[in-house]
Amino acid sequence: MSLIVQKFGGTSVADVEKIRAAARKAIRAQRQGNRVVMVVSAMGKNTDRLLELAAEVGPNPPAREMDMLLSTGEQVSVALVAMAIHELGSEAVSLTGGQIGMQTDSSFSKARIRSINTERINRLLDDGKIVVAAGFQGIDNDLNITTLGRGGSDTTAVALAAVLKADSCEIYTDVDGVYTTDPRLLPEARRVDVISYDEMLELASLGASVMHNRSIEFAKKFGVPIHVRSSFSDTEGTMIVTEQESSSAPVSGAAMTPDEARVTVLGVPDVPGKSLQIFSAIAEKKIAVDMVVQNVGDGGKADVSFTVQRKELATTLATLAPVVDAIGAEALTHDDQVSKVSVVGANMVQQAAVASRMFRALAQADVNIHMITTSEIKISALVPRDQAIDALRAVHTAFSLHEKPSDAKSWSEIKADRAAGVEVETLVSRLRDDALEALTLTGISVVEDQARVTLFGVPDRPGIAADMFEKIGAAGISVDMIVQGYNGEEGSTSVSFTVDEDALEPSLKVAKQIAAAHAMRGVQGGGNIAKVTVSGIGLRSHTHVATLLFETLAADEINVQMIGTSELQVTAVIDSEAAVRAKIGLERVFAESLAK
Ligand SMILES: Nc1ncnc2c1ncn2[C@@H]1O[C@H](COP(=O)(O)OP(=O)(O)O)[C@@H](O)[C@H]1O
Ligand SMILES: N[C@@H](CC(=O)OP(=O)(O)O)C(=O)O
Repeated sequence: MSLIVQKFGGTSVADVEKIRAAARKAIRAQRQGNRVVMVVSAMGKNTDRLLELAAEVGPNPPAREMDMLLSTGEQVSVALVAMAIHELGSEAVSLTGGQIGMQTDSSFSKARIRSINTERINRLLDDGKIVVAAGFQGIDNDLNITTLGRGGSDTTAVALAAVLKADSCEIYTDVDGVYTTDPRLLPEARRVDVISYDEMLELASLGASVMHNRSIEFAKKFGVPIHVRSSFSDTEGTMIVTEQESSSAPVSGAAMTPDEARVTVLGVPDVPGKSLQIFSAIAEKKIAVDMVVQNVGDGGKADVSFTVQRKELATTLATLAPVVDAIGAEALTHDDQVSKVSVVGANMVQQAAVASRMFRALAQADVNIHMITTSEIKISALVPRDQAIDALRAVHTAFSLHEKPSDAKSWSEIKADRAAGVEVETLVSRLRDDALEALTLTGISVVEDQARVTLFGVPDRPGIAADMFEKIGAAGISVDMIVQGYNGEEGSTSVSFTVDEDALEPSLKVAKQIAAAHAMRGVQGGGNIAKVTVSGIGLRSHTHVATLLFETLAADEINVQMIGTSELQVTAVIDSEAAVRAKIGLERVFAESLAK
């Protein structure tokens, strides 16, 4: 008998009629011969209402009490769903996170799942019951109620599907699948038939709120296929699986996070270990840092910029104020009127000119780019908040995301290929016995013979990045990482990029032409650098990975020149002579997380 996990988000249980509709879907699946586990979120905007209520009581609610409060939303809806199932003539039992044995750590509001005890669920399923489990919540070792973070019911659902070895995991929501970007923001967005775990993982963490990013980590780790579909119709939705829809389209989705903040620590002494102090202080507060850019400074000083979610800005600034003094940095600045626009695509890495196409699209929309970071699978640009939608539309159009790629494959075609014997990455069953959300690394690699080029005093106005990377592309130079930071000087910024070492001379030549054409302050470049990359699952959501990387390199007196992060990889650019030492050091500190 097949086992199906069906998750219903808040919008799908917002009122009694919707609760009945959800109950009917579960009953129908059961009558078709399946064992059914439902995972249900709080009704409508109930979690937001609970948050508002807490804010009325006081500005600093204890984290434990906050989770106690927020977990009640799901408790209401699971009971109502179970009652609706009874009314419709079937049997159901509702269970809280504690009752399904959802054991987590004690990080209130961001708890990570350690284990799930499936015994009770299996017993109820054997008895012919529909199990209605509360999403988003668990209990720690001391039986305190914990929550998994906003949107966490998806993670409950996929984690349950993994441990129960479910045949399918259906995410019912108010859209009929995953789109090339949020269809509420851009009506021209296209629903995709299939999207890969890697792409969805990036999109989810870059703003595609249709899925909780940690749920995709689970799905990838345990090989759970996810079907995102509409609560309000029976049409097929989008499959999130290992495979991609197209093997040629450079970009498969775009996303925007409106509420970002940039933080810059100016004048950081450019010696190993200083950045570490900045990032470890923030990681201790479990604040996720994104778009990290360290500008190689003039005169032994560097500027370190990064972004955090706007709601984390106050804590970030308060945390950093003493650190800035302690490390002898000059000042701390921030900008909370910025948004992040990103493009994601698993095929990006094999294609030149993706970055310049994005920058040109933004320039044509007259959008100034404050910061740029790239990784093997995404490019992000920090833009003024009041232009964020225009920026998203510009990149969506530039990559023709509204049109189906000519080589797009449907889910049934992919399934047929699988049946024909295509090797698909399978789950690692030993992982089921580990702490479920533990960091899983797949490798630490070194790429040598790299070079870095930095342009200083780059005018901070629309079109400069596009012009630069088009000219570099036209010279036949293939660029790998790109970072553009903020250096605190009114009206100018710095841009660095890496190339293969044998492209250094031609790159410097073009960079000098560009610098002269735009009256930039100067160009600096050098070879003998290497990229050290840690790869795995959930590298950004496990905020300690970047810190540990910095820590290990600093302990070995290795200076980090550039850093690139994605959900799949954290890359540090360092001197070649230090590459072997760096790899050995990293293999040692990450030994436990490296998949055997
Ligand atoms: N790429 C995307 N594809 C589909 N929906 C998206 C995307 N990005 C953001 N969304 C938004 O996600 C919403 C569904 O997520 P959410 O509101 O959390 O639903 P639920 O209550 O079911 O968990 C959609 O209404 C849509 O506006
Ligand atoms: N109710 C929680 C958990 C959740 O996942 O909700 P939804 O499935 O409606 O996004 C929240 O609002 O964050």
